Parts: sequence; structure tokens; C-alpha cells
Amino acid sequence: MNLYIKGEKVRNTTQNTDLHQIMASNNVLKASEIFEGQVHLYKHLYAHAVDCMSIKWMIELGIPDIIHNHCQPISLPKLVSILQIPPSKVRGVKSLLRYLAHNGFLQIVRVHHSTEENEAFSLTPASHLLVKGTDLCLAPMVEAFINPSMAHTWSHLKKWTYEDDLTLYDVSLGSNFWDFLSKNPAMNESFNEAMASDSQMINLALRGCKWVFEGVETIVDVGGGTGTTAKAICDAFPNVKCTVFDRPQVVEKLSGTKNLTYVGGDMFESIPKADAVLLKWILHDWNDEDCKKILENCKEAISGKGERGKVIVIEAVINEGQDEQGLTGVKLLMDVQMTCLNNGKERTEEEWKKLVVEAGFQSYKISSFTRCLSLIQIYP
Ligand SMILES: C[S@@+](CC[C@H](N)C(=O)[O-])C[C@H]1O[C@@H](n2cnc3c(N)ncnc32)[C@H](O)[C@@H]1O
Repeated sequence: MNLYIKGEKVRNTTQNTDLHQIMASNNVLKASEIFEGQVHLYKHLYAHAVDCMSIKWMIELGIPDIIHNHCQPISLPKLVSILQIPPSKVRGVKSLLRYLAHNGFLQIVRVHHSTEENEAFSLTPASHLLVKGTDLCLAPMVEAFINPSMAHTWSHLKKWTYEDDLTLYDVSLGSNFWDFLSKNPAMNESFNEAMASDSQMINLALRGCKWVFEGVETIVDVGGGTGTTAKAICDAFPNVKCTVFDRPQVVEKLSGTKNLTYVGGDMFESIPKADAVLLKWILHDWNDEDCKKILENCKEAISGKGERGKVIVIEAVINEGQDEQGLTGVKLLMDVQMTCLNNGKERTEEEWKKLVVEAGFQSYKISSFTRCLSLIQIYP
């Protein structure tokens, strides 16, 4: 084996010990550390495409639906026969399924048929969320975010770094994200469906925090999309009147019900009046200056409601010291997304506190909501 350090050939060696000594004498890493580094690098390098695309593939082939409808773990031959996979691709399908199992999207179980024992695949909590037609299906999130124009955006990171105030969306799409959606109806629909699918989780979380809505008679869901969260609130609290307030392009074709109304407008101009304003996944899209403006408009919207008035924010709170590493990883990934794509950010509790105070509010209270998101009540 030829060994090069800083581009110069040092010697031929086949022995790890030689390599180790050479590295040590040049004051660089130990061989074991180098090999570990290579594993780490390749893991992330190959995962770049395969981690996301294998999930997309799984949804496109309807594998979660097939396993769900099979009502028991499914063997590879059975799955191959349902999907009519050509023999030449069976080995590739097996490879993808094994990797999806490695990543927690499938579980490999042993099933017994008379004297035979075979492998079969079952769903995990993560892939249960990809079964279509259920109340909690996140497939639209995958479809919207693994869209070629969205995925392509990240190849502009270097250009973004030197483009002063421009966001990654500005650099790659030629406009901010909301203007891009306004001009691309298909993407607009796909994004709204993705947001709606995420908001279905609200139903589950609302059960644990009914007290938050006690005494609230009217609520406006600012940036409420197509109204999934508002509908969940209306179902859980039939006496609450909800207004979904969003960009005109999002709400113009939607019709309300007895206690649900859609209003189009711009939250930077004014927000309809209510006892409470809800902001779910809104403030992380914006920088502190923009957030202050939105929060000031929220304060105006609840003014005159006395003690009943409040703003309910549903967002992540970065808590590196206390959250377990996997959860922190997701929040940091969301922060990279928000920071680069929109010039927004995910915030720590300190950052939330500063924002709330600077927007003119007196106090706030953070409670747990879903695993990723907290519920922050802000009082004038
Ligand atoms: C990240 S999405 C969140 C949607 C929804 N709250 C949810 O969690 O499912 C942000 C929402 O803000 C809306 N939005 C963006 N700019 C807005 C503006 N200036 N005024 C009102 N809504 C706006 C978008 O149309 C979008 O529906």
C-alpha cells in the first residue's frame, strides 16, 4: 500500500503498525482514528441520497400500505409477488428493505411455517406514519420535502454563504419561498398538504393540554394553512370559534363551517381580533425583527381581552443540555433548515424569552406538547 502525507509519497506499507507509527511521528491521527473517520464520513456521504430516497421509494411503491393491509409481517417473496418485481431486481429490493430496517423504518422478524423459519418485514412506529389514508399519515411531508426543486436548493450552499442577506431559497429559487409557492400552484398544494399532515399530530397533543384553551371563546390561527389545526381545535372545543388566517393564495378557495372561518391577509399588516392567537410553526420561519413585528400585531389582536388574551406559540425549544442526543439532532437540523432556507431559526428558551420581552409581553410559560415541539403561552 502506498502512503501519502500532504501529497508526498512516504513509503510502501502493508502493515497497520507501520501506518500507525508514521501517523504518530507526523503528529497526526492514529490509524484506528483515521479508519473510524472514514466510516463516519462514508456513512454521511452515502446516506445523503439513500436515507431520503429509500423512504420516498418505499412510499411510491406503497410498501407501508401493503404491509399494513397484510395484517401480519410480510415475507420478501410475498412482497415481491404483490409488487410484481422483476427477478433481476429482487436482490436490490432486499438490499433496500434491509437498509430501511437498519434505519428503523422496518422491523425484520422471524416467522415459522410448519418446519421452516423465514424472515419477514413488519412496520415500525416511523413507517406506520407512512400508511396512506390513516389519520396520522406523514407521507405528504416526505413527498413535499423530497421534491427535486427543494432537494436541489442545498447544492447552492456555497453561493448562499457569500450572498450577504439572501436566503438559500432566494439563491436557488430566485425568490423567497412564499413568492415561489404563489407562482407554483402544484408546489403550493404539495406544501399545504405537507403542513396539514404534520398538523394532524395536533389532535393527539391537544388531548393532553385542554387547560390551555379553557376560557378561550375565539381564536385566530395565524398562518394556519388549510385549517387542520383549527379543525382539531373546533372538534375538541365545540364552543370555540376559530379563524384561520393565511396568505390569500392559501385560503381563497376554502369554505368554513359554523365555528370555522377562513380569512386571507398579511400577518405583517394586521391580524383579526380574538381572545387568543395561535402561531404554529410560524415564528421559526422568520428572524427576530420579523418575529417582533408579528408578535406586536398579535398583541394588538388580543388587546382589550384582559386576562383572557394570550398568544399560543407551538415551536421547538432547543435544549441541548437536557434533551437526549437524537432529539437535539432533529432540532438542530430544523435550525439549519430554517436558518439557511428562510433566514429564520429554532430558538433556545433564552432566545424565546428575549423575543417575548422585546415584543412587549410581560410573561410566558413553556409546556411540553409533542416530542419535537413545545407549547409557549405568552401573556400581554
Ligand atoms: C410553516 S407553514 C405552517 C402552517 C401551519 N401553521 C402548520 O403548522 O401546519 C407557515 C404558514 O405561514 C403562512 N404565511 C407565510 N407568510 C404569511 C403572511 N405574510 N401572512 C399570513 N400567513 C403567512 C404560509 O402560507 C404557511 O401556511
